[in-house]
Amino acid sequence: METESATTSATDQLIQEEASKLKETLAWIDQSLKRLENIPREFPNDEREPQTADEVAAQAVDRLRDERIDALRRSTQEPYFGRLDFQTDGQVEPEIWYIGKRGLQDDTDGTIRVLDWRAPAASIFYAHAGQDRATYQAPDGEISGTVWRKRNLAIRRGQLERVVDSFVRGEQNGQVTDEFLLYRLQEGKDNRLRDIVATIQAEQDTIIRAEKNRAIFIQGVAGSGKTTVALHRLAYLLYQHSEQLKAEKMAIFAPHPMFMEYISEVLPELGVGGVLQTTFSEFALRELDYRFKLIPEGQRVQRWFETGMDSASREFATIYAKGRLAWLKRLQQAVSEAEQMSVPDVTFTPWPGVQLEAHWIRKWFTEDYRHYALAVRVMRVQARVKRWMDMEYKRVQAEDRQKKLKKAANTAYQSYLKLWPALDEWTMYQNLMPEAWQQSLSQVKRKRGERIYIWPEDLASLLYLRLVLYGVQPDAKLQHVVIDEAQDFSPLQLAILRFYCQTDSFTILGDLAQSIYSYSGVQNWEELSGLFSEESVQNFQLQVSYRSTQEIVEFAKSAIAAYPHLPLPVPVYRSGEAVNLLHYTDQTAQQKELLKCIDSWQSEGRMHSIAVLCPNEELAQHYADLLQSTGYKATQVTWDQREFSGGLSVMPAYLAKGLEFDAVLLTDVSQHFYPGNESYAKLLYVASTRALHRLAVLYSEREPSPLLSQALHSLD
Ligand SMILES: Nc1ncnc2c1ncn2[C@@H]1O[C@H](COP(=O)(O)OP(=O)(O)OP(=O)(O)O)[C@@H](O)[C@H]1O
Repeated sequence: METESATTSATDQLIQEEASKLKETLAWIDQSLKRLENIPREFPNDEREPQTADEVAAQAVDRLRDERIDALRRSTQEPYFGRLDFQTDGQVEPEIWYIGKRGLQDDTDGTIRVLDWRAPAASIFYAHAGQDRATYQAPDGEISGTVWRKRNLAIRRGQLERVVDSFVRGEQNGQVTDEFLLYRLQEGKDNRLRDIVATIQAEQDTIIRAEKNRAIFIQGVAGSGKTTVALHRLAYLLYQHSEQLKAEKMAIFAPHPMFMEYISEVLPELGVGGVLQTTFSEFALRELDYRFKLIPEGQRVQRWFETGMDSASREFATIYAKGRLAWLKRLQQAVSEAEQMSVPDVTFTPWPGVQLEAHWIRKWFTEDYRHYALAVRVMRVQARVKRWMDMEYKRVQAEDRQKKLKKAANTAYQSYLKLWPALDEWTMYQNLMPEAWQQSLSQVKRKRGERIYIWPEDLASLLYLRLVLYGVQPDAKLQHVVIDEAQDFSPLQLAILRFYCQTDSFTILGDLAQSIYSYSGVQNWEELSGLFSEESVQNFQLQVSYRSTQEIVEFAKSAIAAYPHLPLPVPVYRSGEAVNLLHYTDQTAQQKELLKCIDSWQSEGRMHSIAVLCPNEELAQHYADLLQSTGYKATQVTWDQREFSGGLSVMPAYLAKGLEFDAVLLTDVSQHFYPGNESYAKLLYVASTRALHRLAVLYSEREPSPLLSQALHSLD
């Protein structure tokens, strides 16, 4: 065990004090668990729903107890990670608060044993920057007081591993908080993102605790914790607004399915289940009742990267245009035209002598049912016409005449319905498509009954049309939406999601320096923020990169240094090994260097996840084959992959966006694959910032990428 303190005896005392507190807490957890587990259930857990008020109440009591048991069980490994000694103004002495992932209360006497990290008072722990005085926002108003001590504790598997006092009132306090953070950052990681409750930084905490109904925009450099912060914000919102918010009504939009798996552990670790984690495509396909099927995008993405990321080319310019708000205007116009044409200008005559005039039917449509979505309106008006007809023939007295009339009337009604234009998103979409774009619609032939193939960029428009036709179904409404990698989101996609959320409650995060899909995403945040009311938008910036060592961040910075408008990362002071710049003269030499490097990382034993990032899929295949044939257990990751297994992976650099690895090796960093322009600079930046601890770059000696010039220069 390690500790930091002024003297050894003080250190020993510190450890003893905390070790015995931990022992006492674990014993209390154990006892509480035994007691709660032995209480018989009020409403036995059978398959039956509760029938009476008493049974409902009994079930609620059981559920509450189950939640307590769950919190206690989950706390046995690490009941808390922080301690704050705080004296509220007016109190005679400070209270000692232990802060943990889950709040624990002794239900026999009401004592709070562990304060939940999301509780208002815990905000002092995160926001504290060495000052004596602090305040927090309690439900009944602001509470002020004096901070006597802030202590960080590392407990693993029930064992105390480290104690660090980052602040003691009246003592000389250094930057120990940073040391504790570094200790955490240096730890090994597996193939999943983890929670950071023990070391949330003040600037991250402000975002996590921002107001509920705000549209929060976070521009954060690579590795600044954007994804992590957004997930913690969800957990915070659910805790703070448990009466109003439901996890099932919250959604995270991830850039691709593999990313969803990568982040899948964080919310359960924070005690949150049931949040919808999806991609825009998956969400839209579901909302469109799986009427459509996506054309696999892998080849097109590859074309984008191999043909110079040219957004002016016809193919990519069309995709870009289909995501803009100008296109939404065209969709809106088409809808209003469809609306004008919806009611046939024809008097309905079910049988001679009886008429329902067209202007009445139009009035029902434009006035009585105007609040309904278009297709629903049509159905309602048609049903009313039918009701009117039924009433009319009920008035006809003679029974035999009625029968004849009924038949004739039904035929007339069916013919009348045919005069109403069919409303269907796919037909409308095809009809409104400008001539020049017709080619951009799927040309895939399909068999009868097969789903319609479309490109992903057509999904937002189709979903818009569906919403206009049928409205948002009540069970699809959302209370809070998180959009990760938002720089790749189109304004149209966001505009569509806005329909699903009744409020401006969005958390939108991204990094403009990582916008490598500029044909679909945004150039600046204003393109997206304009979709919300001005008062609700709140902008945040995260500049410190926590993921990578200082050396790696400096290298990544050098790749984008020529483009001063791009936000640059500030490294957290964590020094590691120098970036390994390895030149090759030919493919054989490159392969040799690659194997040597992987070998040395694997033999270190600490590099659990290693990625070989290549310029394209073909090269990824080549290196995966090479590694496998040499006896390495390497996984090749492809565009449609849903699983992320860690270990040794090989993939095109663009697929690694959002992920992280202990060690990263970049292959083929040559003028050919990484020419000196902004798009490739961003790609190199994304690729290199995936590395936590080690980065190696294989570059062509004869034709190195111009993006390396600053890094190579510093070697001289
Ligand atoms: N306060 C913190 N304490 C400990 N680790 C942190 C903290 N903030 C971020 N990290 C770590 O930094 C890494 C990057 O976090 P995350 O993936 O959320 O960043 P990001 O900004 O979304 O990255 P990118 O844009 O590059 O994908 C993760 O390993 C995360 O655990």
